[in-house]
Amino acid sequence: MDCEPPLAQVFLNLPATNIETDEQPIDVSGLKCYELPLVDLGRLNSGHTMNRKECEKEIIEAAKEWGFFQVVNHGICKEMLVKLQEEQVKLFQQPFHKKANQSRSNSPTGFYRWGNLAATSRAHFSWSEAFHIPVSSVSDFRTLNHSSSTVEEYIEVVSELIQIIAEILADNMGICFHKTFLAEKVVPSSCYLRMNRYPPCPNSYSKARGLVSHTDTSYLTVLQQDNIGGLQLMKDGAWICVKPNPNALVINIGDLFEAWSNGLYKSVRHRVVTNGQVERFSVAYFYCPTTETVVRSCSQPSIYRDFTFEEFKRQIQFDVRSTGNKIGLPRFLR
Ligand SMILES: C=C1C[C@]23C[C@@]1(O)CC[C@H]2[C@@]12CC[C@H](O)[C@@](C)(C(=O)O1)[C@H]2[C@@H]3C(=O)O
Ligand SMILES: O=C(O)CCC(=O)C(=O)O
Ligand SMILES: [Fe+2]
Repeated sequence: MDCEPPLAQVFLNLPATNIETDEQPIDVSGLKCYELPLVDLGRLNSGHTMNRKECEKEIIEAAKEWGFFQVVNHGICKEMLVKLQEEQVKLFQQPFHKKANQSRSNSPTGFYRWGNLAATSRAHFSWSEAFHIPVSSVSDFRTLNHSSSTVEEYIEVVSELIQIIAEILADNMGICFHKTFLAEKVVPSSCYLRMNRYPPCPNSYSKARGLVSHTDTSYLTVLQQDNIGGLQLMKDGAWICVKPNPNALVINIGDLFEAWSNGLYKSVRHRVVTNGQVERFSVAYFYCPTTETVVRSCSQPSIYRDFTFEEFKRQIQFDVRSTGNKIGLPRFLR
């Protein structure tokens, strides 16, 4: 029973041209590995105002400086994270034809993705497979895959965690009613969960990426990764490797917070590089608003024009389908 998507077959048939300059260097041997700023969330409920303020300050600074940080004492227990990973392994172990039946072209739900069927060159191709699940359809996903309630349990706890971080970041933007706005517009059912699997990739396919460079289509993303490593991000104009921390969850700013905060917080480009020997797993939770939500800058003059989340997603889909690549925020510059 073959579980693997035919990545090599499709990759090798794509032209090796059009490698964007921001994709260089893909060779990781010379890159330095960094630990992301580490924030201990245990201080938020310690009862000491000073500790809480310090913790909030660290979150805000990291969101401005890095666009990425990691959190410990986040309230999601180790057992839950282990259970989620086991569930994820099982889901990807299903036969390829069963997973492929859930791909966009064959099913309106479109949970399963692999490679990038719209790629026009190897630069657009991701050496990975994913279940991209709108939280509003998670019960359909469960039925289709005969899976357990673990995914839903995880969504419940991760959405509580990210709401707290979003409020801290929004509070710092000096606007009124952000708590009501977030509570009304960013509900779990408008969010997405993406399970990623990166199969080993032969070293000779040196131009392959695990996940091509992109920014996230969200306000915020919570990333759980295993200890293999491979995530890289842009820091001060250069790619750096992120050292995995098995006890931490990674949080990053997405496009919508960058636009809302008028560039105060940065939606940073990131990518995943391939590994020749071992598979890698990660789970991303995208904290997104309802489709009709207007994303409007909190200050003037604004870098980006107002847009609805629906408009933003439609533009991305159009660009991915017509060019093989996400463009994202630059499309909405004033
Ligand atoms: C081919 C692609 C799919 C993707 C956009 C991209 O060009 C590269 C990254 C993918 C990603 C990852 C984060 C989000 O899940 C996503 C919606 C996004 O904005 O970038 C997906 C895109 C997708 O699956 O359509
Ligand atoms: O697998 C990773 O480390 C990153 C995944 C990611 O960037 C995404 O799903 O948007
Ligand atoms: Fe991402």
